[in-house]
Parts: sequence; C-alpha cells; structure tokens
Amino acid sequence: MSHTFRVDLRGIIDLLSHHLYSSPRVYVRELLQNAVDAITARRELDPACPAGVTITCGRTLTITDTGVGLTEQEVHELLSTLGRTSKRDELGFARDGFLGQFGVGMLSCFLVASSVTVVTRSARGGPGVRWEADSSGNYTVSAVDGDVPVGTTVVLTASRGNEHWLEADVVGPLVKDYGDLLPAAVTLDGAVVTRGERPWDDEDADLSAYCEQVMGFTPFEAIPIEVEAAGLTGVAFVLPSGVHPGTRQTHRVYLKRMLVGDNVEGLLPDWAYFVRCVVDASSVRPTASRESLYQDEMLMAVREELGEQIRDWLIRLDAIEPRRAGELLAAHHLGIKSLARSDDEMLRLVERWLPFETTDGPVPLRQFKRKHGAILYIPDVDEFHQLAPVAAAQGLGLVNAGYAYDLELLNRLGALDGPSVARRVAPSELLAALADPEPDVEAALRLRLSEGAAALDRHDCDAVVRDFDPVSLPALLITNAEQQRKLDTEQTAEETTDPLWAELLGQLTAGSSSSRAEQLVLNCRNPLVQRLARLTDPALVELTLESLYVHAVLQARRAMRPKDTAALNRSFLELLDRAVGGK
Ligand SMILES: Nc1ncnc2c1ncn2[C@@H]1O[C@H](COP(=O)(O)OP(=O)(O)OP(=O)(O)O)[C@@H](O)[C@H]1O
Repeated sequence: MSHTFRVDLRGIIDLLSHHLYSSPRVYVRELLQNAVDAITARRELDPACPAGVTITCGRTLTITDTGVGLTEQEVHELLSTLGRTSKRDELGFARDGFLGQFGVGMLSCFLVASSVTVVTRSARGGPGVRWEADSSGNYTVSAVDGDVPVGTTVVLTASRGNEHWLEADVVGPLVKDYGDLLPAAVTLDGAVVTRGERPWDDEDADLSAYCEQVMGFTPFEAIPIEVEAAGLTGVAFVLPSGVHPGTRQTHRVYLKRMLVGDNVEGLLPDWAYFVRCVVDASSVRPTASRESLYQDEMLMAVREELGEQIRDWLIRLDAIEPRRAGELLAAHHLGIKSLARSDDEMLRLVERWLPFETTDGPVPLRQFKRKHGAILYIPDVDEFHQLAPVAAAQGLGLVNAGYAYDLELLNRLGALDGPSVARRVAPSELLAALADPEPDVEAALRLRLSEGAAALDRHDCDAVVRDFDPVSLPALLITNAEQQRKLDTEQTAEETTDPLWAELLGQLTAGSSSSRAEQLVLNCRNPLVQRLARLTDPALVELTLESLYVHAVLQARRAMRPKDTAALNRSFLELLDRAVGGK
C-alpha cells in the first residue's frame, strides 16, 4: 500500500526561521521576488504589459503586482504545494530571468504572519481566485465575484509579536535595500522607493555619491568591473584611506538585481582588502538562504578576474596619474606589497612609489638607489635601528627590510636587477664604512683586548676597534648572519647521531672562515672606551668588556640567550660591588 508524505508546516517554518534565514526580514525579499518574477512571466506573453509593484503597510501588509497571475488550478498546484515552482524548466533547471527556483519562498511569509491571503487573476484568462492559508497548513480556495485585474495581491496579517515587521518604517528600508535595482518600480504607501536601474549602467551617474549612499564612504576611485562568464557587472570602490589588512572584506552583491547581501565575502583576492564592490550577477550561485554565495569554481574565477581588473587599473593609474598612484600606494601599502611579491609590474610600482624606512628617512627604493647606487638592506627592524644612526653618520645608506613583505620584495628586486642592486649589507661593508682609529689608541686597546679576551670568547664574539659617530655610543654589535648559520649547522652536526647527516653537515661547514658569529665594534671616540684603553687592572678590563658586550646586545635588542642573561647579572652586580667600594 502506498502513502504520501505529510508535512508539518509549523515544523518547516521553525526550520526556516531558526536554521536557514538570518532574520524574518527575508519575507520582504521573497514577496518582491515573486512579484517581479510574475511580471517577467507576463512580459513573455505581453511585452508591453504594465510593470509595477505596490505595497501598503499598516495592521496588514498588502503587495500587489501587475504580473502573470494564477488560475485556480495553478493556485492548488503552485501556491499550495511545497517545493512546486513555475520557475524551473522540464529538466529541473532554474529558468533564465527568474529569481525564485525552489518553491518555498512563500512560506517565509509565515515567519511574520499568522495568515496569508492571495487574490489573483491569470493573464491567460479565467476568473479571479482567492486563496487563504494559515500557518498550521490549512488553506481555502474560492472564486472572487466581480472584476479582478490581471495580477496578484498578497495580504499578510501579522502573527502575535510580529506586528512591527509589517510597519512602514521597517518595511520601507527593507524594500529599498532588497529591491533598489529591480527592473520594476516599487511603490510604498504612494511613493516610489526603488531606483529601478543599476547606477553603473548610466554613463552620467555620480558613482561617488552612490558609494557614499550605500557604502558610507567617498571612494578614492570608482572602477567599473565586469566578468562576462558570470553575467557580472558593477563597480569596485577603492577606500580613501588605510584600513587594517585583517579587516573583513565585504561586498554588496545583487543576483539578478535582487540584493543577496551587503556583507558578502570572497569576491576579491585577499590582497585587495582596500576595495569594496557593488555588483550584480546572473550566474553566481547563492546559498540556500540567498544571503551569501557558494565558494565554488565560478566564484573563484570571478575573484581572479576581478583581481586582474583592479591590478590593471592600478598600473594604468600609474601611467596616467602617477601622483595619485603614489597616494594610493601610501594609503594601502600592505595589500599592494603583498601583490608585488608575485607580480613584477606591481613590484616596479612599489619600487617607484612606496616609501621605505632608510637612513635618509622614508624614501622610495628607486630614489634611494639613485642616490646610493645600490640598495643595501638590513632584514631586521631592531638591528636596523641600532645600526642606522652609525651608518648615517658615516654616510652609508641602509634600508630597513624588517617590516611585512619587505625582505621578500627586496630579494625579488635583487633577483630581477642583480645582487649589486639590492642585497643584504655584509658585516665587512659596515666595518669598512667606519674610520680606522688613531694608531696609539688602537694599540693600547688591542693590549686590553688581549688581556680581557676571555670575556668575549665566552660569547663567541670578536672585537674590532673603529672610530665613529655618535660619540655617545661605546660599542656596536654586528651580527654575521652567514657565520651564525654555519655555527647553527655545526652545532646540529655535533648533536646529531646520524653519521651520514653529520658528514653532510661537515661538508657544508668545511672551508668556513674562522670569524665569529658576532663582532663587538669598540668606538675609540667614546670617553668610556678611551678610559678602557688606560686601565691597568686585567679583572676590570674583562668586566668592562663583558659589560660593553651585554650593553651592545641590549642596544641591538637581540634576543637574550641564557648566557647573555647570566653575563648581564654578573657584570651588573660586580660593577655595583666595585661602585660601593667592595673591591
Ligand atoms: N505574486 C505571484 N504571482 C504569480 N505567481 C506567484 C506569485 N507568488 C507566487 N507565485 C507562484 O507560486 C510559486 C511558489 O512560490 P514560492 O515563492 O513559494 O517559490 P518560488 O518563487 O517558485 O521559488 P523560491 O523558493 O526560490 O522563492 C511560484 O513558483 C509561482 O508560480
């Protein structure tokens, strides 16, 4: 014996309201959608038919359309059967030009209404029909006496506690939001509230003002965008000032001119976090709630294509209005830097316009290169800040490559233009920029250095004597990155128990010079260092050298290792002890 499923309408309404839709307000969208679809269907029969949707609010909400209407049989078949729709073809595919497709939209009326009445007359002929339904799933159908115009009127009576959803001050903004671009004029309580066309279709439209209206900011630029495969057109609005790259990048998306949402994500590549789009598409897929988009292949293709279009615009802007391109880069440098990591044209733009922190202050790399011949950089912010004043005083130009993406960009520049154009500064270059000391001071210091050698040996550090500004700085710590790497490898080789691996590491470190991982550069101009040269107590020499070393580590803001902390404690307490007359 066969049976037919029965449906508990209340259960389904509960499912929709609590698990599918984010808010009952979607009922407005579904009613508008049905009205516009009905007009589209009537146009197929009569292209010159009237196209209007009229809403009145109050204790009940009434929405009337001049659409195709329904016959009595269609009322049973389409309105009263869950999942039945006139908007799919015989094969079950969504019909082009129609917004609805699932046959459940009407149900959303019960999110706010206790009863729904439909009065309709079909454009295909027949008398007017009245359908009255309540939220428990009962409905009646009756003929309407008298003259009923072709089209449909839906009347909602609010359920208890939902009266506000039918009031004009709630419905008005919702109609404007969802239906602004719909191709039929929507009138609410006597006034047309929708614009009826996409602003970007009108060449003379003031898109800046439109952006201000719907997005709440005046854009730096409004870029027309289009992806044919997705039937997508729209505008990309560039934010006027910097936003945090982690800010959620959301867009206003319409699907067949009905709003999907103003918080839709995933339309642009991550680097374009400073752009907000308003688009209308016909072939991207909404999720079941119609409040966001499926992250499918089509959306990925759209994202890539829109990214290309924004990037091309930027390159064009640089060619036509270079100053504006500079302003834009300054405002949104992180996104553009991130793009430049894999895009050479963008890299050139960055090179030309983006100020980097340098010993000459903030200047673009190209300008820096023109002055210094090469871009010598330091890939660590703290190390740069320690060395910059010294380098600047000796006329050596350095670039801080310690911020996000900088190192990658400079490496890429080095790979494109050659290492002589952009490379990490070598310790020897830094030392070469510092003047040689007076021979007699140097000789005296050398003596002290040999007396106190143990202090620096403990830290695997060499001492060098130079003469440099600023005078107030007694010593400078230079890290030999390559040597540091070799030492790490050697240590791993010592610790490894795998002979094959140890041999391989041994080969890697073979032939390395004996120089150490760090160099302490003593400044002969500094009065403390000059007094060190005259010390006669070897224990005090050792203590002073270790103290200078720890001070230089702190100055460089290099991470403290356990033996550095131990040295800091030891030298501090010993100096204190001497200061209070212990020795
Ligand atoms: N205003 C109207 N004029 C004419 N027919 C209508 C109207 N409203 C609803 N219908 C008919 O009722 C059917 C069911 O409507 P419903 O809103 O439940 O689903 P849908 O619009 O087909 O799809 P979706 O669930 O995606 O909204 C529609 O397919 C349409 O044939």
